Amino acid sequence: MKVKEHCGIVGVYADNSPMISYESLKLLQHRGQESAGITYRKDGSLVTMKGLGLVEEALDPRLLPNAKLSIGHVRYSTTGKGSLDEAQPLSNGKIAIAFNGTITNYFKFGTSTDTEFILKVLSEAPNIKEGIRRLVDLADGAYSLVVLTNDGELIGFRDPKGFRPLVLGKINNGYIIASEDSVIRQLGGKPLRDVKPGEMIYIKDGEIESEVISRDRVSFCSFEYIYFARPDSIIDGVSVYNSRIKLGEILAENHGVDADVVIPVPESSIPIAIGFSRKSKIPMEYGLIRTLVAKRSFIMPTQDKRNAVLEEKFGIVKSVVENKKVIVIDDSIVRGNTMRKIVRMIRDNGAKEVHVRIGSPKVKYPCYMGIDFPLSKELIASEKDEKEIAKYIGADSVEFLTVEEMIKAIGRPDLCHACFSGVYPLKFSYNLQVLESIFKKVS
Ligand SMILES: O=P(O)(O)OC[C@H]1O[C@H](OP(=O)(O)OP(=O)(O)O)[C@H](O)[C@@H]1O
Ligand SMILES: NC(=O)CC[C@H](N)C(=O)O
Ligand code: SF4
Ligand SMILES: [Mg+2]
Repeated sequence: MKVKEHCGIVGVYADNSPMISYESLKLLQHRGQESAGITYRKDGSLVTMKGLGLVEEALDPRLLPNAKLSIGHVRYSTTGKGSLDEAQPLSNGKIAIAFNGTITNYFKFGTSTDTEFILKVLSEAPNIKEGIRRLVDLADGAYSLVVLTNDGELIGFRDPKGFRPLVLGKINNGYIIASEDSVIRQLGGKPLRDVKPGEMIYIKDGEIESEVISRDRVSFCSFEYIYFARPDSIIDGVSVYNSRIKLGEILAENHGVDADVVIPVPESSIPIAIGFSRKSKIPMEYGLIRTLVAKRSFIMPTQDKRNAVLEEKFGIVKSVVENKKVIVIDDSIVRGNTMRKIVRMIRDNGAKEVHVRIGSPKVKYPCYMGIDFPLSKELIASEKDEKEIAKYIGADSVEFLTVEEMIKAIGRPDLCHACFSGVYPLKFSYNLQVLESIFKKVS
């Protein structure tokens, strides 16, 4: 969609911590591709390395020393410009933070990004634990955080509504806190549990403490299950892969259509298409090939870059679509760029009919809790109905899940669905037009 994703964060207390952070960031690359950074603690000082681009472009692992404590971040900006000075971790020499989410009300506090706002609140407090408490009082929105201090404290915190994931695990006889459990398992560590909404994990000198600072009604981001998170992740006990299979099954059950073949739009819709194919008994074929150079187009900051990514992203297997009635499955439609291009490719290669089925509801509203959706006027479903969308993307038909079907498929009731329903589960109330003008980016 070319929504941008969330960010990915990691914090490690273990031997060889900076290298573990580095490897974790590579495995979290799907969550942010704008910049990457690591802060480590050496001889009582915090040292930060960061750069623009993918992890391997931004950071030189040969420069990372052996140290016990570090945090890391891959960014996709939701506030500010995405420049190097804003890249994370953001450090003032005493405290460094890596943050996933969006502080919805940060603009009321006069800082230029929400990350700066968090650093300011933490720095003004007498100690880091008190800083987190003050943050919870002041902040609205989504914030999964890792914090490192020059006193050797490592903190993991998940906002009281638990919008974003955060997992605690063991690694190298120490601890790791990361955005997704799949990363911990892949590095040979052992996920222990999800950090609870409102919970602070505090690690110092190898000792670990936990305190739930505040409780609230949980509103986990449904888009993590639909698109953002890795399919091999399990979030709050719910498998992302199984959710996607179920999204596809319900899509087939309630929005089926007669056809010869089901084709997923790689990457994230593949399990949805598997579910659809199983339930509908229409064979799935891998008709669209995602080329190796492909980046996640939704995360690209400008329309030109998004188009360039799409041009080189897909190839097509003509024999799969020629003279066939084709169902194309994607996880979401945001601006409609991807689907428009794909439907044209499938028709140009001789398909008889092209029906589009989407494993999420219509995205109609922006997000202020960690995802950089475009302005509502750029969201294709904000004003168009199914027929108009089908016309725009050149399909014979298009159908989406309803919000209720999506919640049933994911299988947990405590989900945020504001971008689909317009119901924002925030702590304070806002004029949505004002929010939209504050968060709008030039794209
Ligand atoms: O309607 P649009 O604005 O074009 O956006 C929708 C597309 O963007 C996402 O894919 P993306 O390319 O970001 O990543 P993916 O390869 O992981 O699916 C999503 O999976 C859709 O395919
Ligand atoms: N995607 C994110 O989690 C972004 C974090 C933070 N709001 C930033 O702009 O850097
Ligand atoms: S508005 Fe949408 S993308 Fe944003 S947190 Fe809610 S479900 Fe996730
Ligand atoms: Mg996609």
